[in-house]
Amino acid sequence: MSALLEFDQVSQSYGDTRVVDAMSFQLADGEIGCLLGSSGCGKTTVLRCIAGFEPVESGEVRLAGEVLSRAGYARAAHERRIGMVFQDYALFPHLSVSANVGFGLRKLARAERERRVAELLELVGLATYGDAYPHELSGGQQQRVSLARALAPRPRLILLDEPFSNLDVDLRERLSREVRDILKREGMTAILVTHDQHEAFAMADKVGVMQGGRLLQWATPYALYHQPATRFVADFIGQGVFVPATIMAPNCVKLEIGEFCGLTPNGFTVGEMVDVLLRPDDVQHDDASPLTARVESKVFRGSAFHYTLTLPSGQRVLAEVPSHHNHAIGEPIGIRLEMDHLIAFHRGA
Ligand SMILES: Nc1ncnc2c1ncn2[C@@H]1O[C@H](COP(=O)(O)OP(=O)(O)OP(=O)(O)O)[C@@H](O)[C@H]1O
Repeated sequence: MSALLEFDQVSQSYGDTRVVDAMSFQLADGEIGCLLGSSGCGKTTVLRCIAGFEPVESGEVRLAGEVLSRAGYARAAHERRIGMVFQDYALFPHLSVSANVGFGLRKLARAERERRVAELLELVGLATYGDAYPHELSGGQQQRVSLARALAPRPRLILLDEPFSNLDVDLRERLSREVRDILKREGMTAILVTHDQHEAFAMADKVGVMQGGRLLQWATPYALYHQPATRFVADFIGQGVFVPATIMAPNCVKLEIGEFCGLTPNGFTVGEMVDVLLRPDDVQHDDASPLTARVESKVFRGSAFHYTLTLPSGQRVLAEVPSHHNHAIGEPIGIRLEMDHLIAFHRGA
């Protein structure tokens, strides 16, 4: 797949503060990307550079091979054919849903415009709402209108800036899956910005974890979870604890709870102390296992219990256990490790 969007070594500062620092990533045609990071890490600034609302200090933004921005040059935002969806929906309150969706289609002949508006309302599940006004719709419906409006002129790329953060948690997850389906059905390339990992994982083919204006890793959600490149990414994505271990062979480690092989040889020296990442799904409950840990606390999540367990040494680990295994606080339970990917980091790295 060839890259549609290339964000190539881009830096941007506000005054003396660099907020985007030599960042690079690419998005293929039809792919959905997500920039994930905590508040102030520079996500929105990246979107603004792509949209053309912000100049770039160095590097290049290219779309389909065409330079949109570089130092001293920026193609006007309205000429980029990039659609935007905002956190606050930004619908025109005095226009009906149909008029909002058709807003970017004023140059089309009326019949063609009406056909495209109807097609989009159908696509976002609001076929019967054309005559309604934004204030008559729920937040989730307004956001779908906003998506339909952005898609209407067939942009080359859609940017979504925290599109679900005004919605409650349940709706957020449902709508992020719906929006993904809609974008995929339209074959649309898109970038989402969020600080919510569930949203990122539900929506995106590729996720980039940002910290302080830098992109730490750009990968599939699965790879970010199972093969985090840095300790920060390991910590930021999902849950888990770092457990001390010793390198026994180039690909084997010894933990308090046994020896495990399958480590990617990664410049470790035999005998070196490392930290191994244990995710809750790496620690399986097994009554038949001779290895036990004590239940320190538990959280009921419906389909599973999220246990915090204490090993004999006092080391804590987390375990995700099907919820019919309801154990009491203080009770010892059998555990065994089941790790597909062994992730270790140098001490202090
Ligand atoms: N116009 C501006 N002038 C000066 N500083 C700015 C401006 N816009 C953003 N900043 C600063 O740049 C940094 C990055 O901001 P940005 O909005 O890109 O972050 P973000 O990751 O999107 O954060 P959030 O999730 O809170 O929106 C922040 O420290 C912010 O305070």
